[in-house]
Amino acid sequence: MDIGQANEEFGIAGVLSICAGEGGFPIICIDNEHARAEISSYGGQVLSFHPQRAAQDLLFVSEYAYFQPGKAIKGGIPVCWPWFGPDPEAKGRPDHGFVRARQWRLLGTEAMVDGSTRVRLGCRDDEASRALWPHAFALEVEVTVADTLGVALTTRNTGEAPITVTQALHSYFKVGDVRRVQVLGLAGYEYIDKVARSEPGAADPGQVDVHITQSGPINFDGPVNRIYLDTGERLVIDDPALSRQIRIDREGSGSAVVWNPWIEQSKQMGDFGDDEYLQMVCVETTNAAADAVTIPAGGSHRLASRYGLVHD
Ligand SMILES: O=P(O)(O)OC[C@H]1O[C@H](O)[C@H](O)[C@@H](O)[C@@H]1O
Repeated sequence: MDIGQANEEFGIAGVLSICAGEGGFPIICIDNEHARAEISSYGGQVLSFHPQRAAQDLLFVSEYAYFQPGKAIKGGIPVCWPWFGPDPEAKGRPDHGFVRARQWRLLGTEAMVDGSTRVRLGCRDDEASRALWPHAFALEVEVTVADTLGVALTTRNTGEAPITVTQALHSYFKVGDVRRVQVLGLAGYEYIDKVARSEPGAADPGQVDVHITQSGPINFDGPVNRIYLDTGERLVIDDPALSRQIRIDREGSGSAVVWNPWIEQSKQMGDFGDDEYLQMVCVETTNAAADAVTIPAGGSHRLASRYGLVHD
């Protein structure tokens, strides 16, 4: 992206500009009457959302995040697509699909009458994507920066056969101290526990999904990596250390992922600090596991989330 030209075409005086961020990656910076936000065209990824009246950003980005072509940026809201988690066909393709490590095209920016700002970024199939995943597609992420943050990911199947995808808005939230955090809204729902492994002696030890029913709020006192199934629309992160609650309203999603790497996994990740697990939690809006979506030729699917602070 030519930054000068992008500013001429898409800049909004006093509200939106495009600048070179870390690693030279183009960043769309928004500062409107409601909030400040930063969106990376690499990955089509929101990196920051800070309502003007909030003390802190809602989103977490690791201090050690890579801003390098070919690697995912750890933090904000990565787009995982067209698969969530490890390569479903075990062909050695990247975890969480390939669009979070690609440049997206800036399609449009708009100042809305209510003072909010809207940005659209797109990503389509090309030779490189078809080598990994042989399908035609047009993906669009629409970000609305108001006193809440709206992110909508629309998949259009531009090919001639149905496609099936799993996907995530892999939102990393900043928290004060994860050991005191509770995630609300999932009591009574079943989850696949990716930390627990089936017992030795089971038919397929370590491979069979362990299903558990959530009782009460989710607390964090060890690694958490769960796919909640048949979930409802609203989730809340209660964060007493920052004296705030973050509300997540979801559409087009029948599953949710909750992840915190805790101590050991944090040490193993090169793009994450040893102690950063205390300051973050991922609560993700997904179509994961049995919630995969099949989109007919010419059809589309919209996965969306709205994030905001709960005000008393
Ligand atoms: O490090 P990333 O590629 O961003 O993925 C981080 C995590 O994402 C999800 O929440 C998965 O459930 C985890 O298994 C994974 O470790």
